[in-house]
Amino acid sequence: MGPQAVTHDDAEAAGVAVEYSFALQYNGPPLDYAIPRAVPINVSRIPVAAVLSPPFVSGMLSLPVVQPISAPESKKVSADDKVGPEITVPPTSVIAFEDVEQQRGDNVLELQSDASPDSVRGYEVRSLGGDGCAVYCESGSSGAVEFSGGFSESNELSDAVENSKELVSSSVSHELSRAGSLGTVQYSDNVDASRELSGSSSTARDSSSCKENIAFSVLSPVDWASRATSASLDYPSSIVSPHGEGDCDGEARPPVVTFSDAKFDDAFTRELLEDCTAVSTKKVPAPKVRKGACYRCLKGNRFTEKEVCIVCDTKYCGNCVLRAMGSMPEGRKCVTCIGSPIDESKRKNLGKRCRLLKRLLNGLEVRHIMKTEKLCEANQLRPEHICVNGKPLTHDELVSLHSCPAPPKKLVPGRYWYDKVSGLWGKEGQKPTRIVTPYLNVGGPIQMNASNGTTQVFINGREITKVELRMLQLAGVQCVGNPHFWVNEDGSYLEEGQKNPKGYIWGKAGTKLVCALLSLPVPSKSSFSADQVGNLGNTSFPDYIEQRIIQKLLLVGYNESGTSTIFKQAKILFKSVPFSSDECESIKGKIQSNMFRYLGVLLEGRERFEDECLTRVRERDGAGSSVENDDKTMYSIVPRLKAFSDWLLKTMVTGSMDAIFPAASREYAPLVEELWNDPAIQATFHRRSELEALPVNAKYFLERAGDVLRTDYEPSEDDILYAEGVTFSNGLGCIDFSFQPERNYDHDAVDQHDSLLKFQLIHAKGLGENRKWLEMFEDVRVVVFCVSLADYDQYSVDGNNVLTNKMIQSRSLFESIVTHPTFEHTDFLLVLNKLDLFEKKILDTPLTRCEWFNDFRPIISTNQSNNSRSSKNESTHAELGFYYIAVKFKRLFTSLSGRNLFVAPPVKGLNRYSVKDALEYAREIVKWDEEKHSFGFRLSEQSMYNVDATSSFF
Ligand SMILES: Nc1nc2c(ncn2[C@@H]2O[C@H](COP(=O)(O)OP(=O)(O)OP(=O)(O)O)[C@@H](O)[C@H]2O)c(=O)[nH]1
Ligand SMILES: [Mg+2]
Repeated sequence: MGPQAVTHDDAEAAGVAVEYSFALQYNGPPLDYAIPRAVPINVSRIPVAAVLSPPFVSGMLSLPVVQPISAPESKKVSADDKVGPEITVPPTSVIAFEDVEQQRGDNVLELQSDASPDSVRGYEVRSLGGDGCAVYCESGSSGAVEFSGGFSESNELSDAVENSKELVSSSVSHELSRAGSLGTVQYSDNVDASRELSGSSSTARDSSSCKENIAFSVLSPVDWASRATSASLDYPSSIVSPHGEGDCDGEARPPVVTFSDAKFDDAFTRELLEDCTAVSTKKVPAPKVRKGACYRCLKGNRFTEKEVCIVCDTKYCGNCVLRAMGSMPEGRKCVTCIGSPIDESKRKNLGKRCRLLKRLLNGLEVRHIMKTEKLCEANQLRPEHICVNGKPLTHDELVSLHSCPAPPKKLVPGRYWYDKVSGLWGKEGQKPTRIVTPYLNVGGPIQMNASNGTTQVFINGREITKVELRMLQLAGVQCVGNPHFWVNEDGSYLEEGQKNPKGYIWGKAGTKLVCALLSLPVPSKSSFSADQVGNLGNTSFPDYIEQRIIQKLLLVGYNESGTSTIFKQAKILFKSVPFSSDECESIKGKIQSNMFRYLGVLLEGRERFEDECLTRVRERDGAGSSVENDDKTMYSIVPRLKAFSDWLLKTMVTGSMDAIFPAASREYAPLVEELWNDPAIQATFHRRSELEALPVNAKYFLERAGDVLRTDYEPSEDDILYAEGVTFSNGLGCIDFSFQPERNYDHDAVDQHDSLLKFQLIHAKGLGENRKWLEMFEDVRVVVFCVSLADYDQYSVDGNNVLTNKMIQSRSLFESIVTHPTFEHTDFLLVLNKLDLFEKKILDTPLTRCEWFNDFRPIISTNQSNNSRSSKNESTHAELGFYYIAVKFKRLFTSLSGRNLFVAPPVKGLNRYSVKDALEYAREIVKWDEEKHSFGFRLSEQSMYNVDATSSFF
């Protein structure tokens, strides 16, 4: 029997103050509803916020605080025809989305808070038409949350609200709490925290897919206990990270695969991408706004600096970008795009070019954002977008491809072929571009027509392209009879059916150069086979990276600017044996034939000067006077020498000089010597400024005519340097070198790195005329453009047969190379050469002689200008002239490319160390570029990296 029931009335009637109640057993009729029960609380399931590690509790950050959620006291939904439903939010600022979702059909939905503007900031969520939404919080606004947009169907409204909930949750990085089933958002004033709490945006987004719970996200009563909030120590911006050590599903996350500097360029790729992204990308198209305007505030024009979302291409101005992109846990993405794959055409810009952000945030923040943009998983290349031998890759295949010692460069989504035996790798339908590590287990078997070859010559089952066939022929491989070759990773080849290798493709010294010029890959030390990959641990690190960091420098310039001289200097500087005996022999021939050419110019000049003199004498002495016997002038030579001179000039005119050479040099050496020492020739040489075809260096050789024309003559390094017209490998020379640490220099890590950095200087003559050759140099790191300072008063016939200033012709060549698509992203180094000649001529010949320099007005101190020619005066003029010309080129470069031109210290090509300085400057450019990318951002204009070498030369 249960306790007796005592009613409240009874107790009151008895005059007892009721402080308690009794439960009595119910004896009435059976009830048709369930009686409420008190359920015992399971202590282990009470939600608690996870404890954050000390650095975050140290007061440097304002941490989100979960506020108790009180039920709404009042809720008003007005269905105004024009304005739409309105929900009044009580001072506690709780918005129950569930209720909002029930409202249908109206265009504008407004959530208003009665809270005072001081205590609560508002959030505005605007649909900009279509699906594009922008989210931002208005500091000090009335606390309204406004949804507006054209919802034509009833479902769209609820979708929009759902969407907006997500937006609010992801953008409002403030104190924010969502109670799952209630969909309650509570917020309070903490605008500054929006950037600090970067993790919250990712958290909110991930909460839907991963059911990840932090204290503020959707909690399901069952699974909340098993989840823990984790804090990312990386950076203040990512205090709360949705991921723990592993995946939110409990699985370990696969390693992040990063490919940088990628290009997105061919139709195959586009097609593939479209296929691939159609399913996986939930890319929101950018809303339509006035051209150039910010997509959020709709203000500004095309000159307004903006930051672009790497997913949907939406552009935001400086006032809106932080609000629209929130804390940027995946880099520059609108909050709605977080988690979405990037627009592939933007891959090459990942972690780069963030000028606006650099103005708005501090260096550390920018660096972090750029780093995550580059490395975060959502922005990585997807394996299924890479198709190798017709088969999309799996994640593991992509990882093994990426982590092999010689991975493909600049990998972008697309279709590729891979010859697993030789390691040759290329884009489907194209010639090979790289030799990657062979025997990697990636993709399907190679197809016969993988590279679209039409040569009927096969390598490892693939019909090779014409350019490969040409390379094989130049390498001495017999290709008659449609052979099928089996080529191994080391380049050894054998014909199918044979047992022994017939030779090594890359065995010949010249083959690698041929490959470089034909843009075909050559094996590098790092092309280990897959078996060797496992042994990488035993390989010393420097050895492994050595080949990877070979940097190509392309040396070009207008005729006689000094490129050959610089190239030769580089050989002398960096090669233990600068010139092979073959090269020396051919240079010797060149020097000797040059000698006859110089002499020819002098003899021609002598005749001219002699005629001029005789004419003057005849004019002076009258027409009838006879000068038969004493028609001698200072330019006259004895008959024996005259006979030789006539023969030489005739031979040169008929172009048969080469035919009688080198016998001529032996035979006529004494005569040449005699001629040079003859007073008439010396008098002619005195007027060398009138002999255009006579190079400055002629004297150097003519003075030593006796030695140079000897049969056993061996050119010295200086002779080779001064020699004109010396080219290597038919005008295309190439040397590999590295900058060795200076003697007595402390070998720290940086120096070791310097000496490991390998360079290849490519000297290409005649590139100006042959633009299509430029495409071969797409992997060049720096274009070294050489200009002769002394050209400003020189003229030569241009391509249109017009006599044109050589500096102007140099400028035209510069323009055409700078604007060539191959060098769109390549750094340029301007080398202003022939400073010695420039110093000498600038006092006598004003720079304004060249029309491009007509505004050159140097300000020289009166002291100096009054002085006659002093070397100091010369160098001051030259210094000003040098700066002026450098700035002219810099401005031109910037106007053509929008980038910054590097200018090397002024160069005297015949001075070895001045050339070394210029090449070292090229090395610095490469190093800065590497550092910039490894930091993941471009350094600011004011940074030390922008210091121009032009500031400290003289
Ligand atoms: N005085 C002086 N002469 C130089 C300098 N640099 C090069 N020369 C000379 O200028 C001439 C042309 O130099 P090259 O190095 O052959 O010029 P290039 O650019 O190779 O010219 P091409 O191959 O003819 O297009 C040669 O006689 C060089 O010795 C320099 O700094 N000072
Ligand atoms: Mg040359």
